[in-house]
This record gives sequence, C-alpha cells and structure tokens, in this order.
Amino acid sequence: QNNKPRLPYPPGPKRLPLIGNLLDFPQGKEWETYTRWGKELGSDIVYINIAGSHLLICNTLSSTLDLLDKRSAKYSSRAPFVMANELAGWEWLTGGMPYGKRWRQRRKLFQRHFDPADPSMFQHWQLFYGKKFMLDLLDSPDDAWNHMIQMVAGAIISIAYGIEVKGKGDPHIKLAIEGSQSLIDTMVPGKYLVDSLPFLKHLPEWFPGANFKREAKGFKILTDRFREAPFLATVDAMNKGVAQPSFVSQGLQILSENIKDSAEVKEQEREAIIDMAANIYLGGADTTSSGIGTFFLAMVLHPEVQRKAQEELDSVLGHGRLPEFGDRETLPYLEAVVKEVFRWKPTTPIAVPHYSTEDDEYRGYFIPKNTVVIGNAWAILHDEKVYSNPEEFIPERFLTKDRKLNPEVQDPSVAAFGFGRRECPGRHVGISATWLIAAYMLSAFNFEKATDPVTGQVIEPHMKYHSGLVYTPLPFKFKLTPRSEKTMQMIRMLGQ
Ligand code: HEM
Repeated sequence: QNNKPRLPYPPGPKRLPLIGNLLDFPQGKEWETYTRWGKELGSDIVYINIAGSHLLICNTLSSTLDLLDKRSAKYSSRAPFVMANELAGWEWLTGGMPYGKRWRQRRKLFQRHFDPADPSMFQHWQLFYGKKFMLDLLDSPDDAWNHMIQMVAGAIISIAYGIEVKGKGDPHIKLAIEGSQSLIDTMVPGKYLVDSLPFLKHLPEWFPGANFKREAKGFKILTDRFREAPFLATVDAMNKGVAQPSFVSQGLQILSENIKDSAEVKEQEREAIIDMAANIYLGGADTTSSGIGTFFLAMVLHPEVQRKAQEELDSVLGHGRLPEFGDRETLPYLEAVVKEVFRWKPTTPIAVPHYSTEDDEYRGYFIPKNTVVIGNAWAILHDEKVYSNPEEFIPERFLTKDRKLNPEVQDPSVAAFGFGRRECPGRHVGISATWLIAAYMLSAFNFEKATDPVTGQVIEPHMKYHSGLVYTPLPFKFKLTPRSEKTMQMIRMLGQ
C-alpha cells in the first residue's frame, strides 16, 4: 500500500486548509448542489473533504454501480454515528450497522419473511388497512393526510408484530412515531460535536458542554421501549394463543422448532428478531408515507393523469368492484404512475450513504478507506439523457405507443431504493403499498385542488418538502370527492 505512488483525489470544489469544504457543505437539498458541482467540474464523481472526513459523490448510475455494486466488498459499510449508535441506543439499527456478520444475520431474517415470491404475508395486512383507510376517507375526506399516516404506520406495525392498531391515539403508533422522531433527531449530520470528536463521549454528564450525554440518556430510554414493548406484546399474544401472523410470530415459531442450535445461538437469533422487527417500522413507515404523499401531490397537480388512470381502472374493473393485487399486471398506466412517483420526487434522494472499508483506486483517482460514498439517486433519476423533462410528472415516459410498459426505459428502482448489498430489502413491500393505495383511491375518488371556504379561490398546493434523508412532502390542503354513488356503496360494503 505505502509503496504505491499516491494518486490524486477525484475532482472537487476547492478546499481550504484544515476545514476543507466545510463552508461549502449544502444545507438542505444537497443532491442538487452535488449535481451542480459535478456539472461545473465536468466529472460525474465529486470528492469533498469536511474537516478531514472524506466524502465522494457519484452523480451517474454507471459510477454508482461501479463502486457500490461491482466493488460492493469494499463499499457496503456505514459511517459511525457516535451519538446515535453508542450513546442514544440505536446500535441495533440495521440501516446504520457496519457491514459484517451481525448485519448479515439480520438481513437474512428479513429476506426469509419478506419473500417477493410469496407476498401474501404482508399484502394481507396492506389490504386490511387499505380498506379501513377508504372507509375513513369516506367519513372525513379532508383529513386524508392524517388517515394516510395512521394507515401506513398501522400496516407496518401489524406486518412486524401482528398487533392490530386501534387508530388515532393507539399507544403502539404513538411510541413508534416518537421513537422514529428521536432517531431523526440524533442522526442529523453535524448536530452533535461528539460525532466528529468521538473522544468527547468520555466526558462525564455534569461536565460543562456535555448536555448531549443527558439528552442521549433520555433518547436511550425511549429507544429501548420502542424496541421491546411491541415485541413483548406479541410474545404475550402468542402465549395466549391469539397472535396473528407476523414477522415476529413467524420468527419465534421457527426458532422454537430449531433443535440443532445451542441455547446461545438461539438467544442471538431471538435478539436479532427483536432488532429486525423494530427496523421494519423504521425503514418502512416514513418512506412509504412520503411516497404516498408525493402521489397525492401528483394527482392534485395533474387531472389529466388522474383521468387516464381512472379510464384504465374502469375498463378493467367495469365500475363493479375495487382493484385487487391480482389486477396489477393488467393496469400498465397505473404502474407507470407509481414508477413516476418514485422517479419524480425520489423518497431517498441520496439513498443512505455507504462507507468504504479499504483504500481504492478508480479511474486514476485515489479513494481512501473510511470515505462516505453517496450514490446521488436524485441526479440519476433526473438525468435528462435518460428521462426528458425530468422535472415534469409524465407517466407516459414508461409506456410504448400502444400503452404497454416499455422495457427499454430505465426503471426508477435502479436508484430509488439504494444500491448494491445494502439496497432496500423492503422495496417490494413499499411499492406494493403505494400501488394499492393509488389503485384504491383512483377507483373511488377524484382529487382536486382545495378552495378557500370564504373567498372560493383555488388554493395551490405549496409543494414544500422536508429535506432530510427521507424527502417528505409537507401536508397540504386538497379536495377528495367520491366518484359516484356506486363507489360510495362499494366502500361502505368494505366495512361489513
Ligand atoms: C417505499 C419506499 C422505500 C424507500 C424509498 C426505501 C429506501 C431505502 C434505501 C435508499 C435504503 C438504503 C439503501 C442503501 O444503503 O443503498 C433502505 C434500507 C432499508 N429499508 Fe427501505 N425503503 C422503502 C421501503 C421500505 C419498507 C416498506 C421496509 C420494510 C418493510 C424497508 C426496510 C428497509 C431496511 C430494513 C433497510 C436497511 C437495509 C440495510 O442497511 O441493510 N424499506 N431503504
């Protein structure tokens, strides 16, 4: 290693001594700044250095796949977050775990349960909550946003634990929302000095400036409760013989039938089941609801898209019933709408940054060990060479002239769910939920812009997003009306 001549770092904005690009670091929508830097430098890979930490951004699919996929043995870890992982009790978060045996064990458990070839386990719960959601919409359409958040949270909790949540104010939903918020609060890059200067973790709590340690203690109590409470509720239901099928009940069942492993190995697997179940909520709730929020926005802004999707649904369903998962292949326009939702406003615009574990060379440049490597999903999904007018919402881009899905157009899932060995293991669960809600809502409701009740003026959707790791549309007002008396009857029948 040391005998090799040192190659230059990849191109990047000019660095200052010591602090490097610290002052250039974008606040919000960083994917747009990364894309601009790449264009200005004429390079699809951009290197920046933040006070000694290395960061590499890949702005095209080819460079991203070259590193994160083809060289995944070196690029599949995660950067250490001292505050979140060591102090606030998030060390069991698989999405943040370093690459290795512990992570692999959890990922395997996940894949065993969420087999794309047998989606019935999770689709059963998606249908259950989807129907409940439709009844809630009929009851109070103006509250669509809140109903949607509750529906997604409820479905994910049931998929993980088999616990049927009771709607607004349900303690499991409340704990889950508080738990994931505390994670978002601890994982803000640059918020806690201890993430850049890890030795600070040894300061005693009373030391001036060590409030982060007291804060971490509060977070840890919540984190532990979030991880354990729903799991214990499932164990209790299993003991009483009333548990419903779920990730946890299936995992514990298989574990109880295992007679070949030692008690120690079985205990490790039990811990992995507890961890992974809580990860299902953290990975699946905010991501899915953000995608569905973007779908709402797209429908309100594009009545012509809505109309075409409804025509297609009516031609297949004949106004007589609500769609089912089995209809999916016969509805290419709707499929194109869902693809365009994930492309237009990618839910995770920089995916989750990877971390390199060895020195490397790429196209004549040096990429040191411990570099944070970002596949810029937003840049890939907004590349005008692949998707013309990328800022526009155009489902037709995925279709041939005779309205079939065009296999030659790049599927957004090449980037919308991350890359390589860390690629989202729950992507088919999230896409399935988004498809179902899009199909249900378009068959039964019309989306329109809201009007001011006093002036009667149309209220334009504000199109504001929260710019974090998950790009989340902020709730906006819109109007939902049932398409006909018949659709209202169909929904009412769901409640019987
Ligand atoms: C529908 C929207 C979703 C989006 C956009 C999304 C996106 C992502 C991304 C970008 C990653 C990181 C990939 C990487 O490191 O390259 C990830 C990881 C993960 N996702 Fe998803 N996800 C979604 C839904 C779900 C669902 C529904 C579940 C659970 C059922 C889930 C569970 C996970 C887990 C457990 C990880 C951690 C994987 C690891 O680090 O090994 N996701 N997701």
